[in-house]
Amino acid sequence: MTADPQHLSPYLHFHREQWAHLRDSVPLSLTEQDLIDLRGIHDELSLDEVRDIYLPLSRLLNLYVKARQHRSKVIEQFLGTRSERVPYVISIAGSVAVGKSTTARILQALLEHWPEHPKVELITTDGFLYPNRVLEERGLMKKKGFPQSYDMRRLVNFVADIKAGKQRVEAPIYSHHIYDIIPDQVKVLEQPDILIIEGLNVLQSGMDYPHDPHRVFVSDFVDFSIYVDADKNLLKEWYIQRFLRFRKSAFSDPSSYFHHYSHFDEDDAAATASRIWDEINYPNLIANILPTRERANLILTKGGQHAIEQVRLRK
Ligand SMILES: Nc1ncnc2c1ncn2[C@@H]1O[C@H](COP(=O)(O)OP(=O)(O)OP(=O)(O)O)[C@@H](O)[C@H]1O
Ligand SMILES: CC(C)(CO)[C@@H](O)C(=O)NCCC(=O)O
Repeated sequence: MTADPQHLSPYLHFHREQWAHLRDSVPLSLTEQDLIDLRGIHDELSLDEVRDIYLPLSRLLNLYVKARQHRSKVIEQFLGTRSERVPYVISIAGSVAVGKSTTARILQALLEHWPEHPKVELITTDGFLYPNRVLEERGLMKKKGFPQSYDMRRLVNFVADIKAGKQRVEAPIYSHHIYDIIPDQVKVLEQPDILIIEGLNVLQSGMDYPHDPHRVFVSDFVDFSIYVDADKNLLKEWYIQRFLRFRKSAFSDPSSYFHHYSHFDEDDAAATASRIWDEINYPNLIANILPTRERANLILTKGGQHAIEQVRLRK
């Protein structure tokens, strides 16, 4: 841990090696099969990364969850009541293509191993985008991911219901394949021990929504927030790489919204991805996502190959 020279930073700063050191006391040993299962999440996920970064992080989160569970028991004891089991909510924010959903899936797999919270659910805020029909009506098809493209009130109600301990809560589902909300399909959540909610907008507040001001934010219902950060050049590279990979896999299916891209040669596809990045995702990052970074409890900064180089933890 580096001492903060000005004592002004609200964060403790750790270099990769310092953070990795904290794994020494992780009492959780993963079996060979667990590691193979994690590999299933992402074939390029390095196991060094799991050991050095995500294991210490899962230990930290386990301590936070246990502290929260303890606090709830204290309140119950004081009131002499038994309250509903309330999920611990972890949010993950960051740019398009920074690896939010991959980070969320790794954490889900690791957190499920702890006996105190075996049921870990995962939700993406993509499901709270307005359907294309509404976006088209409002001229927002090229603004997907911007604040106006989300039904923020519905998202806030969703997390509020989760934190109210409701026994059954439904979330809409977005499909990258049809590039739209899937009609008549929902994800049902039944009181998980932990809910991880990932999306570029989870740290946004009312001032990010001047077109639809609201006073209750997702962050009001989040127990611990994470921002995944990386240099803008890396982000663009990862976005283009992912697009090229999709071109060979998902886009080749005729039912894919982007099927026409599968006929592009590699250079044309890369140029298209580069343009989408420059016109939509990068301006959104600068205007609406990056300014929320310092609201997070934890900031993970990635370098090349998605390796986390720095961890900042709010004091
Ligand atoms: N830890 C990692 N190691 C290697 N590659 C990774 C890692 N995390 C993410 N990636 C790759 O980076 C790209 C972006 O990852 P991912 O789809 O998880 O991002 P995202 O932030 O959830 O994106 P979006 O906002 O578009 O949903 C993908 O191609 C993914 O395979
Ligand atoms: C669905 C979002 C907004 C966030 O995951 C993003 O993946 C997206 O579709 N952005 C719009 C431009 C693009 O197709 O990348």
